[in-house]
Amino acid sequence: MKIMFNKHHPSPSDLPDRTARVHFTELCAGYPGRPVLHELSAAIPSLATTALVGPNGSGKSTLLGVMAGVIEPTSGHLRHTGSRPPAFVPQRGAVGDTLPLTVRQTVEMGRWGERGLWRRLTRRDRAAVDTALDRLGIGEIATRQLGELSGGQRQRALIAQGLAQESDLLLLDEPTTGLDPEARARITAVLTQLVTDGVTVVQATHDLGAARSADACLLLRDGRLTGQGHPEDVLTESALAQVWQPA
Ligand SMILES: Nc1ncnc2c1ncn2[C@@H]1O[C@H](COP(=O)(O)OP(=O)(O)OP(=O)(O)O)[C@@H](O)[C@H]1O
Repeated sequence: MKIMFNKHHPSPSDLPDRTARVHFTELCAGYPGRPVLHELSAAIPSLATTALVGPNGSGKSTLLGVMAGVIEPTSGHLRHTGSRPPAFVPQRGAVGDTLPLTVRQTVEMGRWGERGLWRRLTRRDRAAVDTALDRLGIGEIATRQLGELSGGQRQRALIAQGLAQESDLLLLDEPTTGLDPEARARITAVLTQLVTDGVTVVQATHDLGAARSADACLLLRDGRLTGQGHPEDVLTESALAQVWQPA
């Protein structure tokens, strides 16, 4: 006989991990002669998707760059709790359209951090590349040249490159920009699934649909944080109107 327990009190293993994967306090950052982020204090929850939302120039990419370690904060504190370096998928990707690279070679570049540029890929590296290609559903176009792909296929290849790094933190700059609704939904579904597999996902986005389906959201305006929390609480009509009102 199967005995059913009515679980009023979930065990600790049932509870989502609420610790922060990245934590920053009074963080300031920018570019030479151009301060961009002003005293941001926030936490990026572990094992969740977080959307960075805000108008053009509000500092979303800069904040991703700081979390990725490619932009040094000018002041404040930034703390990572993970053991692996983050995987960063920048807006246009690190690979030019004109380079004669196949999809597979593009994804293999994700292993360079682990393997070094000139070392042969191991079986383990190839397995990581295969898994990333599979997850993004681009195994069948692995031999195609990157430059001849559609925007959605190219974007999936670049995300697969990020996945191949096997980090527990994936930072994406506008992964769904310029894609049709089906391609957007597909990428959003992949990102949601990644969280179930133990990855913390942060994406800068102008796609309010994607932002609303995230677990958490940071709303930026002019390099300042104007809201953080659950998207339902942060992306209200009035908050959005305020952030997007002309200065
Ligand atoms: N490499 C750079 N050198 C100098 N200033 C920069 C550089 N990159 C961005 N900026 C400036 O920093 C500010 C914030 O830009 P950022 O790209 O972080 O904003 P964003 O919110 O990601 O914008 P978008 O939605 O247009 O991608 C802008 O004023 C921008 O002009």
